[in-house]
Amino acid sequence: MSLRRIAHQPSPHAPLHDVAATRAWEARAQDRLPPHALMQRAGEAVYRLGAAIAPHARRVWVVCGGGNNGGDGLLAAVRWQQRLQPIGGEVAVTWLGSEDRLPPDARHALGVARGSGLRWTDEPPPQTDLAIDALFGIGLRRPPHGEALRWIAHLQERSGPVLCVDLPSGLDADRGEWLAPTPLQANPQRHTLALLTLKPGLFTGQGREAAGHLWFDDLDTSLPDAEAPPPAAWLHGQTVLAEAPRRWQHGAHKGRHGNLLIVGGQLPDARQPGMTGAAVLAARAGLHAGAGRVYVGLLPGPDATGAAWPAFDPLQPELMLRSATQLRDLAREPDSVSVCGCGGGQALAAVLPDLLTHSPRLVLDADALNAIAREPRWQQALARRAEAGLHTVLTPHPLEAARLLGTDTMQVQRDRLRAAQTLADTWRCVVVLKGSGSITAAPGLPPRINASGNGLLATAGTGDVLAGLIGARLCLAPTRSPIDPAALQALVADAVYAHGRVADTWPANRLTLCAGDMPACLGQGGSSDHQQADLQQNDEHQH
Ligand SMILES: NC(=O)C1=CN([C@@H]2O[C@H](COP(=O)(O)OP(=O)(O)OC[C@H]3O[C@@H](n4cnc5c(N)ncnc54)[C@H](OP(=O)(O)O)[C@@H]3O)[C@@H](O)[C@H]2O)[C@@H](O)CC1
Ligand SMILES: Nc1ncnc2c1ncn2[C@@H]1O[C@H](COP(=O)(O)OP(=O)(O)O)[C@@H](O)[C@H]1O
Repeated sequence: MSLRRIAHQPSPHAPLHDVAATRAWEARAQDRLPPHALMQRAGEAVYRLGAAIAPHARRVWVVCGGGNNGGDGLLAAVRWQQRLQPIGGEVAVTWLGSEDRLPPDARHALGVARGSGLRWTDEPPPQTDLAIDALFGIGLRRPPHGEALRWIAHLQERSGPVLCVDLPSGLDADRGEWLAPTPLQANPQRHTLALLTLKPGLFTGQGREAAGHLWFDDLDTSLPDAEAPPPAAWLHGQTVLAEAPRRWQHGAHKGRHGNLLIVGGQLPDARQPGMTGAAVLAARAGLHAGAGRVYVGLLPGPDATGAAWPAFDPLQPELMLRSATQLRDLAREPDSVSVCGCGGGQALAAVLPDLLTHSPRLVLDADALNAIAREPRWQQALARRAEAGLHTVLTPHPLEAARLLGTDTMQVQRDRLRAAQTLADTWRCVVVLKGSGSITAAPGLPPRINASGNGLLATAGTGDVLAGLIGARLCLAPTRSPIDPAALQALVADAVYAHGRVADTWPANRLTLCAGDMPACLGQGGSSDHQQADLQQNDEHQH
């Protein structure tokens, strides 16, 4: 069998199958195998991984539900029993099923387990070296309650090694929503072994926190491409560490790398504090990520008295600070990319309509998204951009997405994939729904879930850095032909990935990450430089 660790580190893209596709996969695999063979393999895989993560375990507790997930657990328990009985260890099994409702594979597993001398218990043993969670897998479709909930809470509270079979019990496989009313608890010794397929819910929302260390075993059921059910989404784990291609572009000059305009960051005035820092963070990120020239177009506060803005950024004097209105013509140039909304507040009203109508490549973040959510005229202008061949990327966090969708954050977080896809289809643009497992959606294409990033990013300003980075990547893409939707989605997902990699490669002895420290890391690889180079070359061939 082919066990593989799914690290949130550089890893290839992987297809993600939802429950419906997983069931189709399972049915095709079952057709090719003798009865019960698939569950036998699953039990073996769970046993082997358990033995690898807790090699010295002598007391193992397996808690099994009444479906096939529980069947996997029962067969794993039998294998542990074979291992531990001769050396005086013990396997205790808690089984919550009812015999009259068992699916056939699980019924067979129960028969095998009953004949193998396991200890059956209604209470968890006082001390265990390994707990195996086989309560619910893809069959969990409603919030657990009663006895099952009690065991889920108990498994969450444990601090020792826990191995979850297929999914952590309590997690929705398709959406990454934690359905149990008891809270998730961090446990660095929690592992999850996904079986047959990787499910989208393991990678977004609460999935990553619930799953812990993630492993995958396809149980040797790989199907020819033509027979494999289509994935619901892709795990975007690309990084192609290449030598920076610019070193080999001897004819390069800054004009080849686009103009990045960061429009926002209103200045402080008598009535409200400013948000200049947000725009500066985005601009610094864009500069380090390789944009040719970076301008910051600042907006006045609501009580504008013509106060002067800072002449330059003393820590990054390469940035060109202007008033937003001074950049109006430059924003229309074909090799200009505008990032709008990292600060800006109400003052965005002065520049947003023009950008929506004329900017060839536009990244809309934070305040710009809130403004569009409030103003139907700007929504119409946004909708017209795709028809006009203009590229748009929206980068909402869940609350901004909720405002755009006319709902609340909880609804967005309940089904992040759907929320991102609805926004992408409605506005016909690329959407990054941020948060754990950021989703990059594009109209009519399967969404990509970002494999990188971690809780270090949960600090103010990291979203501004992302917006600037995406803007820079758009600057580096060829400008003379439209970017194909799939390529645009991949380009944006790559930027999201590179952003998360900064947090993943953050030195272990630095306990916090400040957004202001991120830009300097963006020029250090981790991007799909190959892809940028390929795009550039294609463009040059075409012209
Ligand atoms: N077939 C095979 O060979 C293979 C299958 N595989 C394994 O099977 C797993 C899928 O098995 P599954 O479809 O039986 O679903 P599963 O996750 O066990 O849950 C169903 C049970 O839970 C119950 N239940 C649900 N919600 C509940 C709630 N809130 N509160 C209380 N009860 C609730 C539900 O009861 P019901 O809804 O019918 O009342 C039913 O009894 C998959 O994840 C993988 O591990 C792999 O080994 C590959 C080979
Ligand atoms: N727990 C987390 N895991 C992974 N990424 C996270 C996490 N929390 C925040 N992030 C990332 O950090 C960034 C925060 O952006 P945002 O919420 O817009 O913050 P701000 O507006 O302060 O810049 C996003 O890219 C988001 O995906």
